[in-house]
Amino acid sequence: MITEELLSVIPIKHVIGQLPNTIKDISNDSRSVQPKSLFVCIKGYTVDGHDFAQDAVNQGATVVLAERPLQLEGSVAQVIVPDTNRALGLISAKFFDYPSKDLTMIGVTGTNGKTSVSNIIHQMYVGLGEKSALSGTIGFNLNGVLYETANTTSDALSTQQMIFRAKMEGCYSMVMEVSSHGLSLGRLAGVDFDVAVFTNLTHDHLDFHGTMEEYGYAKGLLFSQLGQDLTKNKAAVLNADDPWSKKYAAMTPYPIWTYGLKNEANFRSENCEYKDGLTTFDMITPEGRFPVSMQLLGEFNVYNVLAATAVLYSRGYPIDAIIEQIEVLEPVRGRMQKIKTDLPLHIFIDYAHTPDAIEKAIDAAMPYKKPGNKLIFLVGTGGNRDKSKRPAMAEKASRADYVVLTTDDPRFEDYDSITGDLAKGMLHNNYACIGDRAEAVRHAISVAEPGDVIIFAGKGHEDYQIIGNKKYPHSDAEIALEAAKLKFVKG
Ligand SMILES: CC(=O)N[C@H]1[C@@H](OP(=O)(O)OP(=O)(O)OC[C@H]2O[C@@H](n3ccc(=O)[nH]c3=O)[C@H](O)[C@@H]2O)O[C@H](CO)[C@@H](O)[C@@H]1O[C@H](C)C(=O)N[C@@H](C)C(=O)N[C@H](CCC(=O)O)C(=O)O
Ligand SMILES: Nc1ncnc2c1ncn2[C@@H]1O[C@H](COP(=O)(O)OP(=O)(O)OP(=O)(O)O)[C@@H](O)[C@H]1O
Repeated sequence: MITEELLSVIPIKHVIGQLPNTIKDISNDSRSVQPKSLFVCIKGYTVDGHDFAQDAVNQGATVVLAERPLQLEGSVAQVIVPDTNRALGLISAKFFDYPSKDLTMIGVTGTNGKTSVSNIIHQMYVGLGEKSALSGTIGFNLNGVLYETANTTSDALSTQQMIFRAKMEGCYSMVMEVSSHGLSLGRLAGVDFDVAVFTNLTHDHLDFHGTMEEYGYAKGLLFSQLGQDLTKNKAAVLNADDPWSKKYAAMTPYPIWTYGLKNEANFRSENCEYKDGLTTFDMITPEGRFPVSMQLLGEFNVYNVLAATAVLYSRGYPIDAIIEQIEVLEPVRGRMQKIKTDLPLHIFIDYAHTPDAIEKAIDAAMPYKKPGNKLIFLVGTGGNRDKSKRPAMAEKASRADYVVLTTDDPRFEDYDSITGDLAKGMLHNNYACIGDRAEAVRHAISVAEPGDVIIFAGKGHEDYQIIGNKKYPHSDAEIALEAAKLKFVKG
């Protein structure tokens, strides 16, 4: 791309050296710089990209975008800007020629349910015969191939790259999980969303946002990002049972579609029943009442499916075609996923790591618990992240007959500090604190008896644990099944 054209979209303080005529690539990571590319120095939390500018030049970068002049050796021009993070968003969108304009872009935000709702919308699009891409916590899914992502919402450059790849692969739509971090840190700059979806807002991430008020407003940025061009066919899909929805409705001029179980809404459900591994309910829609049966478990998934239905309906798909898709939805990986096993236990793998999600996960498992059996709940939380939610998580977990308090990604924090904070919220004494997660999983199995229900929460689809700054292989399901076979299968 012509360098001047690329740089025309950002405010520049001054340029040092001679700019090359063209730029072949953009990078914000010195480890993946291509020759003749532009390197953007981003100040991170742990490291500062400015410190890697020389590495980038050694790798072949011909332009460095920085917030201050740097001492660099080699043939390189420096472009000094007030805010490199902001500049990265703007030039990334320009470099890939604003690819989101050519796709139907769906953004899903909320404390819990982003992965689930995005995945359900994606499955529905594919089932309806549309090529669709999906990005979020589980990765970037492009035509069935899953690429790893570092974050729920990737940095601005990766975001634009993913949308561009989806466009080049001929995708019709792209469904994106939108985190509050992503919105606050400008990772979504230049993404032209067509539908913005809100699941719910409950306690999480207060280490980053400070207060629930700030956290809520960060989520609201997605709705203002829909823009003001009323010639466009856009919409917001809001949870009628969450008080924040009223505020988000006021942040956009586009049509609002609501869903919920309690309050008046465009999409509602009645007569929900959970049995024999199926969830059944009547869906009340603008076109009448429809009986629905699905494999996804729990009331929270009724909310998630109602949200996804509202999205597809707002895009003009007929309600009966959408309901056909609900009937064939596959469970979302690691979200109240029941492990198929002949062992005499009901084992669920779940990703709950907030107080609200724990409550919802326990609700979803309750129909499996028969009189005389126990519900065992194992829950861990991450080290060096929001500590204030820990007692509230354990308080919710106390509904289980036996609770195992452990860690998910302890990072640099001591096991005892994490499990000790959790224990402060326990409402009964039937619990154990075991920081080593593998040992904690084995302990949960050791106290189980035939017929018991066990939920392993907090790791979901993840097949690793982050201890210190290293990733170690870890699978709750594998460890649990191995321990349960030893215990329950004789000989
Ligand atoms: C605290 C935080 O948000 N950190 C994010 C941050 O990392 P960081 O500040 O440590 O800095 P860095 O990105 O590693 O380094 C700064 C710059 O130097 C560059 N660099 C670095 C090393 C090197 O050798 N060469 C080099 O050029 C990097 O490419 C980067 O441009 O920038 C990285 C790249 O964008 C993110 O992956 C990383 O997210 C970490 C993994 C993270 O855990 N973030 C959490 C808090 C987060 O964002 N979570 C949300 C919400 C999830 C949810 O809803 O539950 C999410 O969207 O994931
Ligand atoms: N609509 C919902 N309301 C409340 N809890 C939910 C909802 N959907 C899912 N959950 C619970 O929250 C957990 C996480 O779900 P999911 O991964 O879909 O949320 P998320 O918002 O993507 O979270 P994260 O960003 O941390 O990945 C699930 O395993 C389940 O226990």
